[in-house]
Amino acid sequence: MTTTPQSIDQASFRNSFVEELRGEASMDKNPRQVPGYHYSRVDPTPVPDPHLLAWSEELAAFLGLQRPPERGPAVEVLAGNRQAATMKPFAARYGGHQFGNWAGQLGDGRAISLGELTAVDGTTWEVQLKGAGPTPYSRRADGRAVLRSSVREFLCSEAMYHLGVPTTRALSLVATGDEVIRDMFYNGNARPEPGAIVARVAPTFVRFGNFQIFLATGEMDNLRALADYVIRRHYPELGEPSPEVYARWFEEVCRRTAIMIAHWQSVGFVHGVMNTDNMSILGLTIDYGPYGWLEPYDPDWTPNTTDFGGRRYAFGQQPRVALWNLMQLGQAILPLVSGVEALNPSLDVYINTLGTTRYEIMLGKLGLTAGNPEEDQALFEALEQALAESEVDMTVFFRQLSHTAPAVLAAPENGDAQWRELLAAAAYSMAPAEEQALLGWLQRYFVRLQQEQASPETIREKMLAANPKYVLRNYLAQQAIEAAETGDLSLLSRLMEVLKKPFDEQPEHHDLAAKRPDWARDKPGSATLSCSS
Ligand SMILES: Nc1ncnc2c1ncn2[C@@H]1O[C@H](COP(=O)(O)OP(=O)(O)OP(=O)(O)O)[C@@H](O)[C@H]1O
Ligand SMILES: [Mg+2]
Repeated sequence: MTTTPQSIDQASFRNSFVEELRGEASMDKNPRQVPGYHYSRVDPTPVPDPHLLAWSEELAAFLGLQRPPERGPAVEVLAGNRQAATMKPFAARYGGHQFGNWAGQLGDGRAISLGELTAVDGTTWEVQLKGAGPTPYSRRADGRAVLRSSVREFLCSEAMYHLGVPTTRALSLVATGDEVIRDMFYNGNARPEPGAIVARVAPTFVRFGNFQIFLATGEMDNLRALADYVIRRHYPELGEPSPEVYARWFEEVCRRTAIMIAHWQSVGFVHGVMNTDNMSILGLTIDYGPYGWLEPYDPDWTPNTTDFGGRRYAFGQQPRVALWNLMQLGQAILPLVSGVEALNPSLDVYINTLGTTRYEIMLGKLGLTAGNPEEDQALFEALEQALAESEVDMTVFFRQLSHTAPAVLAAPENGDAQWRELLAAAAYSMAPAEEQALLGWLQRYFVRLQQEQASPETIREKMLAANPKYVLRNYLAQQAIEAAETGDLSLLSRLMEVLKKPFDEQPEHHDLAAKRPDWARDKPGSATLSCSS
């Protein structure tokens, strides 16, 4: 099917969530509990001067959309000032566990879904504005988002997609022309910041918390209706809902979540707020808030200042937290199946899928084909330990290894010097004992690598395709934000372009692959982030 690209204000929207589930129709934006419903119909609140800052060309083409001019009807739609004729905007009702505690009703307090577009391949995609104004779920907050957090969400969703990590997408970034008051570090220094809205895109934005709220309030019919909606539309291969199908569906959610987490761990992505309301039922990365990218490899690292006490959501905790979150989802859907025995095996599916996916990804990163799994596993764990005990940049280490390892294979006589060069390039600092430990590991790895049949050149290609050169380094996102706040969008658009091909060398952009500079080590926004957004 070929279609001529359209302007989004002319596009035809479907509204399956609104039509198939129970919604509150009042359009009332006052904050309140909304028992008995899956969603509330609500219109975005207009903003004074919407103008386009960034546009995801390739996603737009897939959705059959035309790039809009900086101002005009399409951008008004993307800011919530105007609606296409077929839209039925809504905010979804969900609950969630925040930092391990049940928080009751949360819901889309600033996200408003506009409806679904049909992509050129016939699949349907929900379009949601984040920062579109108050909804019944806004509690005491304003329903808005600042430019700083919106730039981060826009850039990172697309960067993750191009890295091959399951994620929601971002179509547009629009400035509102309005100011939003935020106390960025919760220290009494509230100040006005420019407001912005990201249009996000995913098959659905349903989260674990959308199910949990119904267990909490005992709304069993709504629980079942939501499960049926998600299964029929998003897991049709499982067949018509039944107790057995609900159990198989849970298994599939566990499997997809495991794959997502394996990818996070392999690229050094730290989500920052893995509350159950930020876990997608499709296993997509959702809610780019106080996330960060590992620079020195450190399992205890999190950028989220709100989590500095417990480090619940630190890098190394993510696999365990996802399992805990899946257990909460299992609790929520327990009434739909015959008993816990129907769900428990799926938690093992999570653990096993995580293990096998991480194993496969790690083989690729090290240029290896499967060998003795136990020995390989021991080799991988030894690397993680040696990296954790030194101050080595994760991305640079693996990327550099993709060049160095095949080079040493081709000319083993220079091995030692080349390994040392690799470490010098990747390290922020290096004590002699740390260097010894890493050199020891590299020698052990090299013995394993020599068993491979492939040529050094083939191994190099394989490793370069598995180890990105470019990730959205924390300080780069911060620099793009600071420039954008002064009206300079050049770094933002440069990052967008470069992060589309994270595995390509792109020598002219080599500076964007540099290790974190010293000044960024402790800088707020680069090294630390709060939930204020
Ligand atoms: N400025 C705001 N106005 C209204 N509600 C908000 C605001 N910021 C956060 N919330 C709500 O607080 C809850 C937790 O926020 P969290 O930071 O996880 O999500 P978020 O960043 O708003 O959005 P999402 O999860 O949709 O990406 C959610 O219910 C969210 O809608
Ligand atoms: Mg959230």
